[in-house]
Amino acid sequence: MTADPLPVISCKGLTKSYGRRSALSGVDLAVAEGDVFGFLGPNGAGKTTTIRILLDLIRRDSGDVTLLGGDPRRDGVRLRRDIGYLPGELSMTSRRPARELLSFLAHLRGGVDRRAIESLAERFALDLDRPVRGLSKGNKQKIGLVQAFMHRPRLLILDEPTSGLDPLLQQEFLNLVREVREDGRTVFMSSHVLSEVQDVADQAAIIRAGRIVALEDMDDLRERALRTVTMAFAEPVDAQDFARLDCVRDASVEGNTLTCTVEGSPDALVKEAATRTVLSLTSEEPDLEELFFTHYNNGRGSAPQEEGSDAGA
Ligand SMILES: Nc1ncnc2c1ncn2[C@@H]1O[C@H](COP(=O)(O)OP(=O)(O)OP(=O)(O)O)[C@@H](O)[C@H]1O
Repeated sequence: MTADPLPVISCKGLTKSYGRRSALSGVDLAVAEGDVFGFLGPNGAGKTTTIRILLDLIRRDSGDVTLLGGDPRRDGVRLRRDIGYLPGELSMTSRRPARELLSFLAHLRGGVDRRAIESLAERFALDLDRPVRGLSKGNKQKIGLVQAFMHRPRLLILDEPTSGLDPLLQQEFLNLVREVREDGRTVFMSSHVLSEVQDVADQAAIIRAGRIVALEDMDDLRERALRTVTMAFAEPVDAQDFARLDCVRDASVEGNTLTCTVEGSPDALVKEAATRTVLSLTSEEPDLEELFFTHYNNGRGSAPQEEGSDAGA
């Protein structure tokens, strides 16, 4: 048996205050190599503060941080080469075209194949020849993403990466994240809502008021998820034939149509259905967001009671 490899990101007991305002009160995180990790939380929860501490852009008050086996304070030069970082707030005021800005950043990272920049720009429909200054928020975000991905870093730390992207580009971004994961590289990304990361994440954590209040393995969550399945058959069916299956709940039949709820793998249901002629099948995607929050609100997590709720997380 081999020991688990060291996490790519490890924080223990991270605290940070801005003056008398506490932003982080003991954050623990461990992100495994090759994982996509969703870091979720409402506005002001501490996501950006955590990310900035990871990258040594601000100093923690206490706690330990290890990144790619190094110390962000001591090994900054090496880590910057191995990490792609997208800040939450991009300040880009240059009159020069995006191409020049990206070439400059590529140079700082020891050189990047020009084709990598061109190909990323094409995927994000980014015009490299327009001056950066006049670009929209979404277009600036695209530059931010290109510079984070272009040097094929081992670790990507992305602060609200889909902010300002239209739905098609959000999908393109998620495709890119999948490719990074297939490469065995690691992505840590923050978001307000689970739905933005659920299709690609291996793990997701929620931070609230400076504390981690939930941590979930996304495969486990999907396993537990319920989905509603409707099947129309060529001839009448008996609800009992389906209700007896372990994965099926609440089976009911109207005419030739079966409606039921499926927990976990639908394999047994599909096999039972396949002994008849199936005319149509619909399966509603499970609402993982609801499951995620129901789960930890039901006592598993120790979420501090907060006023109101913010954007789902
Ligand atoms: N430079 C600062 N000076 C004072 N307080 C700050 C500063 N930066 C953050 N804070 C406070 O620290 C807390 C955590 O903020 P942070 O930006 O880390 O949250 P966040 O989860 O990234 O929020 P958002 O989703 O809105 O970006 C908030 O209460 C915020 O007001």
